Amino acid sequence: MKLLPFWQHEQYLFLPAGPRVTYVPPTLPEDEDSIFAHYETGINFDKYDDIMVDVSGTNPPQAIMTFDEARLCESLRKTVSKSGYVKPTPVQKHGIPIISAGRDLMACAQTGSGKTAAFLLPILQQLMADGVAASSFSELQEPEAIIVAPTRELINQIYLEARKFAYGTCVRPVVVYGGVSTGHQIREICRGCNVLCGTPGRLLDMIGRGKIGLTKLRYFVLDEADRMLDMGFEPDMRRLVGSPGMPSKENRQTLMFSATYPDDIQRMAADFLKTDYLFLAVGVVGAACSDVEQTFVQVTKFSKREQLLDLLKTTGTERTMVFVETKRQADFIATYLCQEKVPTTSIHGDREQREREQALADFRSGKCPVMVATSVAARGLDIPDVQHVVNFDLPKEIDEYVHRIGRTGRCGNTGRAVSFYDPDNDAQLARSLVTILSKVRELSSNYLSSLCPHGPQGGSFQENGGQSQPAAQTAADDEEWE
Ligand SMILES: Nc1ncnc2c1ncn2[C@@H]1O[C@H](COP(=O)(O)OP(=O)(O)OP(=O)(O)O)[C@@H](O)[C@H]1O
Repeated sequence: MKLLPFWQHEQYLFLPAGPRVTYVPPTLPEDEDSIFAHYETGINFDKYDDIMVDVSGTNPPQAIMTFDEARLCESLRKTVSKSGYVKPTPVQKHGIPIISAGRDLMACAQTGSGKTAAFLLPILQQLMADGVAASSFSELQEPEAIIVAPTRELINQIYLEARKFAYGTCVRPVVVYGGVSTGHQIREICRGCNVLCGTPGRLLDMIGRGKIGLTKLRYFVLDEADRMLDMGFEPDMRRLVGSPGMPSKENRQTLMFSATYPDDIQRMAADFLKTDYLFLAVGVVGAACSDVEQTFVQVTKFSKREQLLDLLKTTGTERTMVFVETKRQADFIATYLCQEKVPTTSIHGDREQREREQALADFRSGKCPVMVATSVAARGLDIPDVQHVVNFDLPKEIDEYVHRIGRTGRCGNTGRAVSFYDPDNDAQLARSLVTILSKVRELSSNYLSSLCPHGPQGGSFQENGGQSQPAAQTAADDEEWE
């Protein structure tokens, strides 16, 4: 029997049917002003210090209080400072020394509180200290670090952060994700690759094509780890860690970050981590960002559109993300708002990658101050000055709600989230919403408290919080993700 090379086996064939993707994203600006552009920390930045931190596991290293204590090398110290970082956030104070000590980590901290730098800085520091340098001499590149995230826009953002911190050094980050010309990405990889940022499908594709080798891998990072390990992505993650050459968990460092971790996912995540991993919880696991004021408005299915328009009239040109349930709904609402002279763009999984990136650029620049989005934009995106999040449709899952409203109120800034609550459709979420509100003491003044008079424990609402997605939901969402 003739044995097929592993990449020709069915599970490694990831090329989607359909027309060849030729999109090549615009060349990135090279000037320092663009690379280090950042928004200011907000009035509540110092309040991060009051959040309770719990590290469980044996023998955790001491937290650092300043970036000086992180003993970053000169080039990294400079890029951190040019990025406007003066003081580490709690997840950085605890996460950086844990990673630098070589420990595996599962970290949970609220949205917008600096998880990205918490893993990028110690990884880059170690690679720089070891004198790692990108080499373009090999067709096969063997990165020292791989970072995975669930959406194209998020992984690109992480890549830009890595590129920013590694600026002026020999460490070269590269990004690969779907919807972009594979040839273009292969050429980028071949120019040298130390830190590979990728969405799972494209990453596996590159490994399958023999462009990426895993034998030098030291760091394996799962951002939005609970999403990366839920039913939608778990098979890809298992395939990734089972790929030829992938160091066993004992021989690599595995790092997981998210703002939410359902219990069952926490248990399963342990499969990927060494037994002595540390669990870092900044605040209450799965809690919403305390800098976001949460309001609920009772609506009926047919009154939502007008209520959205009324709301947007009061917020004017302030940057607002409007979340809806389906891609069709996203197109429909965006068109409606444009007709009503509200400059609006939209992002969802049916749009071409070129359109998705343009939508994000128009929203970032303020050309379109309103962006209608599906769950594809719920996690991780860090867009300056988003003052509002509107849940036009509430999500089915409470963790999704926490991530969505976390697109505002970032880095110590305050933000507002308004959710349309349709009792005919959203009752199954009421109890978990009440729990979330009670954790940030927003319950007493809130309309939802009247729906759940006995608080998070009592009442007759169906609980749906703290669970991973049911299979049907995951399957439906998958088109939305990479
Ligand atoms: N120590 C710091 N000082 C100033 N700004 C910081 C600091 N750490 C992070 N930031 C900035 O705060 C913003 C939010 O950080 P980041 O995107 O890493 O949050 P996150 O915790 O990963 O959020 P999410 O859960 O939504 O993914 C970014 O613009 C980042 O550059």
